[in-house]
Amino acid sequence: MAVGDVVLGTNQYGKAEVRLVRVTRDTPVHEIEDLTVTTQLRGDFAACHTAGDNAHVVATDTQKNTVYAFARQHGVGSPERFLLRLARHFVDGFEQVTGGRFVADVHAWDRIAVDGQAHDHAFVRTGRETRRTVVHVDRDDVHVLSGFTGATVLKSTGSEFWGFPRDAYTTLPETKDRVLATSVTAWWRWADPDVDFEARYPVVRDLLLATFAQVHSLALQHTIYEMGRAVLESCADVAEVRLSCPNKHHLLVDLEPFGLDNPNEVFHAADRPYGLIEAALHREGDAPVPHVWASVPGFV
Ligand SMILES: O=c1[nH]c(=O)c2[nH]c(=O)[nH]c2[nH]1
Repeated sequence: MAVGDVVLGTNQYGKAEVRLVRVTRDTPVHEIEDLTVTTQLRGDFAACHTAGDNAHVVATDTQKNTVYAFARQHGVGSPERFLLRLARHFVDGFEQVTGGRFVADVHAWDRIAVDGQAHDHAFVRTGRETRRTVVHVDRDDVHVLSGFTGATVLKSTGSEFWGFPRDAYTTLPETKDRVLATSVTAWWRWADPDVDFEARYPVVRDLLLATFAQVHSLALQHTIYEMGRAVLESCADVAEVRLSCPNKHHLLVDLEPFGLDNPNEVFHAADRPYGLIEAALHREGDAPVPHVWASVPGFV
């Protein structure tokens, strides 16, 4: 069998997971920003792959150094703005770079309370959610995704699951009152990259979580659809929402062997397996941008 010529397909490269901590110390009350940043460049890098010619290669070490230098020169601010600045630097500054994918996770810190007072320069990591952002650039085509992962939420009532088909393998009882718990991973795409990200991020996050609390759930699928719908209906600057939610099953423990009833009070919080419920929502008529979502790891 003849073997055809080998063709280099899509490729990107950069520095993954640059750990950046920036302390702002203009006053005795310090501020701390803690991020993990990934830069990946796309463009004319064929010669490096096919001939080992590095003339076009902006070294990943240089990319890492740029992250640190920009944190010193410009500060961090919102992760979205920080990544947009980095993206413009590489795309505008190097002819061979036509685009890239830039990712940041934000690790949140609170001030330690001492005698009821927030300390000036001592902090404790908070575990609420990890804010994330992806900036996707293809020449002048710029898309910004914001989101978070690891927001663990639970409702102790206000959740039902019934009416599903029963076959020879179905044992799950129908329920009109169950615990609903999940760890929300949410992403949304801004319609335009010119957003006041610091103001808008908490609005979208809080709306997603408030909707989880308020919807009387008939399924986790129903809940996540309503969460996404709430955002698209009230945030004109958001074009698309994607949610990925493991169903953290809380199984009612059978206490009958001990002569006890169990009126929805004692549960086994099961670890695995778990249902994994995911959905993408956009407005009718809006063109989705699958190439941007393809750069989001581990999602539908
Ligand atoms: O909200 C749910 N959706 C499902 O699809 C499902 N399947 C299941 O066993 N329990 C649940 N709960």
